[in-house]
Amino acid sequence: MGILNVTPDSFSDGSTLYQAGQLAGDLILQRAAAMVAAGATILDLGGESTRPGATPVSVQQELDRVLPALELILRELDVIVSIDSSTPEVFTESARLGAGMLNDVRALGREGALQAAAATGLPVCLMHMQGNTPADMQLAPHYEDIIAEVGDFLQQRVVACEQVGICRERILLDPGFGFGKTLEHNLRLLNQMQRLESLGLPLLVGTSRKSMIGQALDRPVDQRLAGGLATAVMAVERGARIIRVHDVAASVDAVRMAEAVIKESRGEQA
Ligand SMILES: Cn1cnc2c(O)nc(N)nc21
Repeated sequence: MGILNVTPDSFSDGSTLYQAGQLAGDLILQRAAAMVAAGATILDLGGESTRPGATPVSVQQELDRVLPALELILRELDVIVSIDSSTPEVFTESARLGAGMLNDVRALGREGALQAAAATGLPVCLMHMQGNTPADMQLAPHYEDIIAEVGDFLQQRVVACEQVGICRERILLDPGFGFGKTLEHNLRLLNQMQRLESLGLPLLVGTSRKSMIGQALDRPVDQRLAGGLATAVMAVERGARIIRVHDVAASVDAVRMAEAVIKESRGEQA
């Protein structure tokens, strides 16, 4: 899953897709096409930054950022576009234009989000975040047993989805690295991620360029590729099925290599 932030302040996307305040359509398409050429099968399109401390945007602002980019990509490229949003109106309008899935860091927690997501008929990724928003999630993260608490939260959200008619076949789960977690929490979460397989749903993981890598390696955001690849491989070893990344080409090779080794260990053809 390639990351395509159409937000002026995305925390690591140096080539922000904004020029003088206008959405740079050509840059968006260029970046999208490059990620597809590099092997991305899904592009995750987001109009509201979810980095720690991010300020929320208005619904209209989010629509104005996401919908034009979505139309452009779907018109020019053959790729599944995931919508990184927590906003019911964005779910509805994006689905109408042909989005392929919804990716909500708030696990459909906003008012009306469950119903709107259900009505789209699209697959949904439910992610764990401790705290209500990226603005406050890093203030004082605390867990007794992080993997149990993340698992319980995700299970509760699956039940909430089933209650509005979102069947299990449409649900992906995500432990939410960096969303209300300290470095220790993130490392333990990655170590014990395999326990989430008991929920019986595909896992999506995103660690690319995140502060857990910066803190562990003392690296700035533009020097976290190697650390990110290490976490991607470990996530695949522990059951992740989709990896959400900035650096698609390198990540595809690292994940494919890991999968070749895993297949051999199962006696399968590489
Ligand atoms: C939007 N976004 C930022 N980080 C993410 C992560 O780790 N998982 C998912 N599903 N979305 C994310």
